[in-house]
This record gives sequence, structure tokens and C-alpha cells, in this order.
Amino acid sequence: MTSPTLDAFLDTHVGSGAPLGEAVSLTVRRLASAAVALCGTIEQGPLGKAVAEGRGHAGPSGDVPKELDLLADALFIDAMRQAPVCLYASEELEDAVLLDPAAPLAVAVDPLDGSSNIDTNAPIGTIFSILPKAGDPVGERSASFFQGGDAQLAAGFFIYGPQLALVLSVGSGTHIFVFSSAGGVFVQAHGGLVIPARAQEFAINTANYRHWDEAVRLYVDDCLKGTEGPREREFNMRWVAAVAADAYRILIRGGVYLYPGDSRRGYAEGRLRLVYEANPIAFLIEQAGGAATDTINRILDLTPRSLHQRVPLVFGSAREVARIGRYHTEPSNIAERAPLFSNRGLFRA
Ligand SMILES: O=P(O)(O)OC[C@H]1O[C@](O)(COP(=O)(O)O)[C@@H](O)[C@@H]1O
Ligand SMILES: [Mg+2]
Ligand SMILES: [Mg+2]
Repeated sequence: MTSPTLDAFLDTHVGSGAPLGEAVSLTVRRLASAAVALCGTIEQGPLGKAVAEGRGHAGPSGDVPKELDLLADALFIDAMRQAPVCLYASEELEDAVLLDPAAPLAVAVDPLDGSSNIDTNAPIGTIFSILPKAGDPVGERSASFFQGGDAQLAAGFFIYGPQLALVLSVGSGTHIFVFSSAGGVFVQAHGGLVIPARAQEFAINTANYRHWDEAVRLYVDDCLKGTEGPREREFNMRWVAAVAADAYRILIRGGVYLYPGDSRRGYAEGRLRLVYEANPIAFLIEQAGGAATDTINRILDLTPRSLHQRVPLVFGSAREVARIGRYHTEPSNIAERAPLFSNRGLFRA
């Protein structure tokens, strides 16, 4: 039996039966065409210094965008102009943009995720969140983006890696589609992903170790101690510096990703943005049986207050995410964790 294409999947999963189903599936198709165009730009040859270089001053979310960030943003906003989308928000734009007041959807995008990987030819991505529009789109454009993550109708990300791939959820599981350049279509590679509950790998930028709070440091210490420590087993570590690529790996083989808040200036709430990074990734991870928190609280329960607000982010294998939560909520247990771990198994893996 041949694997379904993205089009066939959308027809069966988000047809006219689902709320705003047709609008959602047309929007996902437009996003997919823009991703294929961006991939074409990336693989056409040397990117040229300008495209991979910073534009000099910080964008709305505090990062200095690269030309490719802006090029990607232009591609995706154009694609959303040809979709039933009322409002478009992006990492690269200060405010939400009103596209069509009569249209039903609001789309938030991280046009280029993993920007620091552009000039090193490492994986990069595009992350998106599709919401029903809310409030008065003309008078208060951002209101649609201040809904909790559970209001998402669909979410996903594209990976521009060895393969162009789409990770997608329309609220009934998380699925992966790989682009077949021969057929010119996305074909389902993995349907109904289930993240292993037990993690063997953790992903965190350990260069920030001294800036972390005690709970995070002790969690990582315990993993690094392997069989000689309270975890009594070995852990591996990975860090792609593109959350979409780390999420892809975790969806395939489990593990956990952490970008906590830390003591560096501007990093009290970590690095990831709630509206167009943490919310869509949390939606995908939960639809695959995993969990996503701000170290303690469920990401999808949070109410965004600003378009570019940051949030500490922990996601992946459900049991591991819960464990990291206990390192934060039961610090007293942390102090005496060695005896606890050895015989009572409260924190057993
Ligand atoms: O450079 P660091 O501190 O390792 O942070 C890497 C993290 O920052 C990000 O690149 C932020 O995303 P953008 O590239 O879209 O700004 C994440 O994808 C990634 O996980
Ligand atoms: Mg990003
Ligand atoms: Mg980005």
C-alpha cells in the first residue's frame, strides 16, 4: 500500500467535517508550497554572504535577523495572502499584520528556526501555529494570538535538512511527511507518532551551565553521572541549535529538550517564544503522547501576553518532563536525593 500524500491526508483528516477544516487544509497546503520554494532558494547554490549575514540591528524578538530570516518571512506572508488567513504574526514582525478581515484564521510563524545554523549548513526549520481568529482583528490585531495553545487548530514545522520534511498535527495525532522531489509532493513517512515515555537522550546548551538554577544543574548532573549516579543508567546528549530539528529527533526516538530560564541578561524566561515556537511544538509533542512545560506548568495552559514573549521550555518523553518538574517543585527532595534514589524509587527512572 502506497503512503498517502499530504493532500490525501488533509482531505481525509481535515475535510469539511472538522471546524474550519477546509480553511485549515488550504492554509497548510499554502505553507507547504512556500516551504518548497524556500528549500529551492536554500539549495540553489552558495547562499552568498549577505543572505547568511545578520542585518545589524535586533528584530522584535531580540535576535539580529539574517537576510534569510527576512526572505523566508516574505515567502510565508505572501503564501498566507493566498490563504483564508485574517492575521499573520511572525518572529520578524513587530505586530500582527491584517491580511483579510473577513477570513477565519490567524497564523503565527517562525519563518526560519535555527538561524545560527544558516552559514554552517546545519539543519534549519520553519515553525507555524494555526488558530481561529478571535476578538476584533482590525481593532486589536494581536488578540487572536493571545489564546492558549489548546485553541490551535493545527501546528507544525518544516525541516530543511538532508530531506525536506513536514511534521504536522491537525488535532488527531502527529505525522511526518517527507518531500519527494521526484513526485513534487509530500508523502507520509510516519503516521500517528508515539514518543517513547523513557528518555535516553537530553538536549540542552551546556555552555550556559553556570547560569542555570540548581534544579536544572542537578538534573543534568544526574544524567551525566549515568550508571554511577541516581539515574543508574547512561544518557546521551544532543544539541542541534534548532528546536525544530531537536523536536524531530525526539518525536522519532524520544528524549528531552530543555531551554530553561537562566541568569544571563534577557534570558530570565529562556530563549524560545511562546506564540510561534513553544505553543506549536507543545501541540505536536502532546499529540504524540509526550509532554511540554515551562519546567513546571503545561505550555498549552499558558495565556500569551505579548507576541514575542519568551518562555522556559522543556518537552519530550512524558516521564522525563515530569521528572524535571519534580526537580523544580520538590527541591527539598533534591537535597537528599541520593538516599531517596537508591532504595525508595520515588525518582526511579
Ligand atoms: O544558540 P543557543 O543558545 O544554543 O540557542 C539555540 C536555540 O535558539 C533557537 O535557534 C531560536 O530560534 P531562532 O533561530 O528562530 O531564533 C532555537 O531553535 C534553538 O533551539
Ligand atoms: Mg526559532
Ligand atoms: Mg527564527
